[in-house]
Amino acid sequence: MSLALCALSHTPVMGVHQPADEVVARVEAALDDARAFVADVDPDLVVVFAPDHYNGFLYDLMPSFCIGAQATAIGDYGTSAGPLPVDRAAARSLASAVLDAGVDVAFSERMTVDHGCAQPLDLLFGGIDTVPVVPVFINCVAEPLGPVSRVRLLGEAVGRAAAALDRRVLLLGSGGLSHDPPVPRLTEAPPEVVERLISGRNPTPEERAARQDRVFDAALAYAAGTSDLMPLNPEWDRRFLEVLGGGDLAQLDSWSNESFVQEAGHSSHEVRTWIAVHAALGAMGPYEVRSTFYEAIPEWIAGFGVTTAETRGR
Ligand SMILES: O=C(O)CCC(=O)/C=C/C=C(\O)C(=O)O
Ligand SMILES: [Fe+2]
Repeated sequence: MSLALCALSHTPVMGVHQPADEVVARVEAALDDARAFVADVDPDLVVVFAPDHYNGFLYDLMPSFCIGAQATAIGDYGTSAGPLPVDRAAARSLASAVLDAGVDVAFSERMTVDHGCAQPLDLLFGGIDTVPVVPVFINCVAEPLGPVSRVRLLGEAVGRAAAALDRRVLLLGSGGLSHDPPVPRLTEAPPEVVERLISGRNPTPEERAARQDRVFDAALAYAAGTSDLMPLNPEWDRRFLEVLGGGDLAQLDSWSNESFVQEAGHSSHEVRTWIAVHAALGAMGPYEVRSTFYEAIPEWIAGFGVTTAETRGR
């Protein structure tokens, strides 16, 4: 049995509008480090904690958390599409254990995932179908959100259950850090957008392209300094990474949801996936960060981080 962790930001803009070559080279080097770490871990199961951006989880029924026993990726923003090789027995076992631990996780036999789940699998494994996975959805976008303490408890419960599987498990987190890309919000959107947030599954290719172009245009304006989207907050990002590295995750329980938005933007809630993977790893004892990378990348509207960690003394 072993647990290891990799957490990384995702961005729809990667490969579309690139930052300066030296920035891309630094990101690639960090991803190379992470790939080497993952190759060394040689996981036979990846538990991937990911948000969704109104593709698989909409306001017709929005759970806080959901474990998928079967899942399909839609292939947005150039990420891989198709069925994920979900380990159904492991998914059921994790869901049962998490429920037994008192965390009311939803369970899906038809989960739809988007770039939030597919991009880190593409980046680390070269595709979404190379290693058995269990996808764990964490709502990071659709307010109202529960407190981050619940995410920590979810992570701890998954970590204990994953350790009991007697497998080499990689805990993979995808999202954030500080960023506030143009993701619609129910309380502020015009009626036609509200309707798609509630029941807009399976948009036409044209509708999908329009949504994606909106994000690409926003990234160009952001990089050009002509956007009114909120600035990235590297200071906040580094403070957050420091807390995760220190292992005392309960400190984060006092960070209110409002403070995330005010200091680091609405989509900084995606760091819930980082909290979950660190809590999962920490559930089995103290851990050590093996590598960490951070850079604020306006071209991608992203405080971009990559962290690897494993149980101390492994
Ligand atoms: O238009 C929509 O409904 C969603 C737009 C979208 O998918 C944006 C995604 C941005 C990220 O995933 C990110 O920067 O983390
Ligand atoms: Fe995202």
